[in-house]
Amino acid sequence: MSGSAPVIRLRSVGHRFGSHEALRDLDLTVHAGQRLAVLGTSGAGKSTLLALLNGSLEPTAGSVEVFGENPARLSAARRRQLQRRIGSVSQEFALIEQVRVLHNVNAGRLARWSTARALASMVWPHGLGEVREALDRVGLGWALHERTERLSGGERQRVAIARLLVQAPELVVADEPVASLDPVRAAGVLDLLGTLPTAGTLVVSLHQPSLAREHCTRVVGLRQGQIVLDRPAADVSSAALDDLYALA
Ligand SMILES: Nc1ncnc2c1ncn2[C@@H]1O[C@H](COP(=O)(O)OP(=O)(O)OP(=O)(O)O)[C@@H](O)[C@H]1O
Repeated sequence: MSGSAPVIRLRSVGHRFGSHEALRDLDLTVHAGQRLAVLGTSGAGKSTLLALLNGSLEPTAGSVEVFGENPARLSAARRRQLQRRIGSVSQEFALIEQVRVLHNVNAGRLARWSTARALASMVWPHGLGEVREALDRVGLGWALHERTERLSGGERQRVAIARLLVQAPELVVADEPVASLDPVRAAGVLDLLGTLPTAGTLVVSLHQPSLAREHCTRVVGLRQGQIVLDRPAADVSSAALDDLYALA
């Protein structure tokens, strides 16, 4: 696997918010098929790292390459093409609250559709079978015609996962995708993310090391914006985790 071209390559990456250095001197290579968990205390830089990977943020130092391309050097059109290959789940889920669930799930396909087809779909939804199947897989088959604003936080989180299933990306970048879920549903969602048929590669930030060990192949630990742990998930010891989460 390490012989294949990496899906992600970060070289000496840093990110500053004004005078605050959120990430420093990160080198990271992720190959197709890896399921990488990013762990670390609150404020360690996990969301910042994931935002660099899905192209919503540019590094202030070093270079980020995803599928061999540096998003910061691409035209807007090429960057959109690259972003279609990446499925993102954010902490806020990025759903449209006032529409029915099926439209939010169908939005996973918008990048593949013409504007006319996307607009027509708001009135006459296309591909309902695929949307229904995705909702079934996250346990929300009953919610197809519900208004999104009526769902609970955990249900919304699963709608965002269903949208990802419909998008069928090659790389999934998920920022705390199970934060509002009960333990059984959290495990189910991580199973789904790890086995998306098209997406060999997953980068997921988590607050529960046990989920990382169970559902991921590799664990990267961030502390004050630097990588202090990078090991196969099966080899991450409790002592290493205690170190990672120790109060500074
Ligand atoms: N837009 C911003 N402006 C200024 N500082 C920011 C901004 N976003 C993040 N930071 C700071 O950068 C650091 C890293 O933040 P980040 O959100 O990446 O951490 P995190 O590990 O994801 O935390 P959490 O687990 O609480 O979500 C923190 O100190 C945070 O306060």
